Amino acid sequence: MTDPRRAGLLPEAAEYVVVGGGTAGSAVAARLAEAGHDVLVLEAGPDFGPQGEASWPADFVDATRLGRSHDWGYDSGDTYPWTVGFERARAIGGSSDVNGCTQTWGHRRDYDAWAEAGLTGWAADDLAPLFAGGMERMRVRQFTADELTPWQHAWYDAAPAVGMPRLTSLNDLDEAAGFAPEAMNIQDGVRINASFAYLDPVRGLPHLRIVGDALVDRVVVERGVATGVVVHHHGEIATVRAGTVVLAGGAYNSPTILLRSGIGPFAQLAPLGIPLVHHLPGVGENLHDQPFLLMSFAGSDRMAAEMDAARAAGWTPDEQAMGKAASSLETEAFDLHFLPYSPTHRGDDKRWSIGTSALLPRSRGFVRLRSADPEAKPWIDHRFLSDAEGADVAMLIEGAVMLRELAATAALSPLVGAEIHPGPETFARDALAAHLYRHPDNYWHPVGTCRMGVAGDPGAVVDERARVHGIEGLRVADASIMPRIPRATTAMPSVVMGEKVAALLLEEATA
Ligand SMILES: Cc1cc2nc3c(=O)[nH]c(=O)nc-3n(C[C@H](O)[C@H](O)[C@H](O)COP(=O)(O)OP(=O)(O)OC[C@H]3O[C@@H](n4cnc5c(N)ncnc54)[C@H](O)[C@@H]3O)c2cc1C
Repeated sequence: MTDPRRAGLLPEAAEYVVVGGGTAGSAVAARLAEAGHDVLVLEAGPDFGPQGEASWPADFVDATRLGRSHDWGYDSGDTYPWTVGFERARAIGGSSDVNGCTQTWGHRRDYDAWAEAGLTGWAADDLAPLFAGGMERMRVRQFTADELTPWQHAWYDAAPAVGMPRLTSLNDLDEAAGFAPEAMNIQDGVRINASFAYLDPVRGLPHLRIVGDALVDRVVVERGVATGVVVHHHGEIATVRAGTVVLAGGAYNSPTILLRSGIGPFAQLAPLGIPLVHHLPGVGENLHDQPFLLMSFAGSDRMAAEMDAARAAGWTPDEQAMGKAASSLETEAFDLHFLPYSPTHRGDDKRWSIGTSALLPRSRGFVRLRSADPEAKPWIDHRFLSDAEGADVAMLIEGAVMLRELAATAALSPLVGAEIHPGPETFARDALAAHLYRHPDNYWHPVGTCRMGVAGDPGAVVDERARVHGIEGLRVADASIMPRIPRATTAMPSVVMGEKVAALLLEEATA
């Protein structure tokens, strides 16, 4: 007889309900289950089962390129003259199913600054063991220079020309500028997502239940205590009771769940007919991501021949190496990334590219509800490059200037060819600035919409134990709680958000 609990049916209650089985959610759920707790994961997208199941979409498993299927379908709408995609995977494993598999940590100053703002336990030295544990669990491997494809190798070799030494790793928390092969969660060409890494080892435990296609509408709050969630599952709407609710819906969706629960700025909830449960003005605010510029080149016959030969000989992923550099605005460490990108499956003018990103953006946007319907897409406005000082655009321009300098070196120019995007018409600073304002782009690293902050901080949503201010029994554990983005890609920092919140919950459970 089929055990209804293993058949994916919705249970009535659980000690911990984790909303979202994504990057951070998988880590929280697994750590709690490993410690013997009763855990229910409610994931809006499908649960494809363990690694190796045929139901896993090919684009999620293939680590040579970014995945695209099972997306929430968010974008910038008509905010800009062109549409910026805000891709987020809707499936067990979350955005770790589709991402570029680059695992970076940032710099010591990123996390020490959180601790200096009163967030005890979040300094770099506190988090370093969790980063190390996350890397091991996600099966991250440091690539070596001799594994780089010719396109990646060319930039890595040339990097010292613009003051970036060649490094063996990007993840020394004290290191500043440098170019290095990436550390990546890829094994035998397979993207090791958070579901494979964290959930698979605990799937057999009777006290862990994972329910896919379970869209959480809102948290039920009774007399200031979260007691469960309302979930849409196969056409039914049900309430599941919870000892503790942990939201892990990611930076776009955790705030929308809070808002639909009546937790957020009163003025936004009233027009949507959502009864106020707790006025918390910071919910959905402080949205930020690192603005990005993709630069493309004409390439060369030699580079094409070398890449074709590399492809014929084996495996040629789109991304593999990365540079860190400092703009003139940065005094502590670095604030720019350089990301060579060579999609071998594309024949278009993006074939030979390198991106630069401004890692410490000052612009802040927001996520707001358009409707109380949980399937309605939220209003997402990053307000890219909107900071009053113009620092974000200045950082990005300096990144582009450094890359142009590098592309013009004797070693690189015969290989990469002429710049075709954004092209010679943007060689003047003002023209490039105008281009960037017209065509803002993101690095797929939204954070900050349920930001951590101490009691009394008016914009804070959760405290340093990830407890939602003013509500008992409710935590948030994902990229949304980062107060300011680390100068990193955000997958491993998101894993660490999950690991840290699990550690806090376990500490309290045994106290
Ligand atoms: C295309 C792309 C490329 C990227 N490349 C890289 C990279 O190379 N390196 C890197 O470090 N970072 C990269 N990132 C960013 C990184 O993947 C994210 O920062 C990280 O995965 C965020 O983790 P999270 O747990 O906050 O959210 P997610 O992993 O997105 O998890 C959120 C989960 O919650 C579920 N959910 C949401 N709402 C609900 C609801 N109402 N009910 C139930 N479930 C819900 C979602 O379906 C999802 O499974 C990339 C991201 C994208 C999209």
